[in-house]
Amino acid sequence: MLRRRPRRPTRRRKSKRPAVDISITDLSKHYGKGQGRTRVLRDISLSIRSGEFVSIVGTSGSGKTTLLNIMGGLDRNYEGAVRLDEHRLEELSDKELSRLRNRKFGFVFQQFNLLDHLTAGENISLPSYFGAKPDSTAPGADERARELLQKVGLGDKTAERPPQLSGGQKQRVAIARALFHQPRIIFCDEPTGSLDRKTGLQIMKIFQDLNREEQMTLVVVTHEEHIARMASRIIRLEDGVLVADEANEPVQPDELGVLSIGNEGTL
Ligand SMILES: Nc1ncnc2c1ncn2[C@@H]1O[C@H](COP(=O)(O)OP(=O)(O)OP(=O)(O)O)[C@@H](O)[C@H]1O
Repeated sequence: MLRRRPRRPTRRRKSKRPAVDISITDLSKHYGKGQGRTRVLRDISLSIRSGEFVSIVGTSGSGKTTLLNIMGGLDRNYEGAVRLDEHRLEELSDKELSRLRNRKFGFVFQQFNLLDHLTAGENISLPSYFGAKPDSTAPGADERARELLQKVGLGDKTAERPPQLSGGQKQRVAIARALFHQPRIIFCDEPTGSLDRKTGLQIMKIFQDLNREEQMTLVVVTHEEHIARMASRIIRLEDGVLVADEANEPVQPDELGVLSIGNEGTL
């Protein structure tokens, strides 16, 4: 007779990065008051798990930026619930929300938002002077800024100022800045909107590599279909309504005709 071996107690493996789990329940958003009050997001519910690469796509005015800003804790004027881990964002004070945002989120915008009078390295290490994390003191910060520039293929541009950089290079600096505090999730609003097609794909390749190699969670708003198709999940908005939320086989830049991405970074 076969005897069953006694079961070994299963050991829970500790994951290196705690799971980010943004969940949104019945989210609506209005602008204006009285007669002029218009609803720009309607009853949106969704969750984003740790390590996902999500694009949010839709025509102009469909509510993409509004949704991203609410998820990223930049806009707290809405109805519904937004959670990150155990935190309900609407229950946090402004100070708690801004601390959470500084520690856990990175942001990349269409217009780069770099300070022209600072060098690339200084633009990246600047957040350390506001003490978002106790370990990011200024001396180590310069070294970290250099490492991050190396990572995005701009190791030789530490001392250059934004006016001396191309659009794609500026966006790489902005990505390095977003990575400075080791965020668990990066929100990007039209990160390729000011770039030509090839440069835009190079930037998306950096995001794909960050997602694949470091399991970084990424949420990218775009109105460009070919950019959206580089993510592994596509959320589609129409007039503030979530009309599709589907898994996607991510397109690689070389499939879109960009064979050499010219990224000498370590990603
Ligand atoms: N501050 C505001 N006050 C009033 N209405 C606003 C404001 N910001 C956005 N809207 C309106 O909300 C709707 C959604 O705007 P949102 O910027 O989220 O759309 P979007 O999909 O990101 O558009 P785009 O691709 O053009 O950036 C639009 O109709 C816009 O006019």
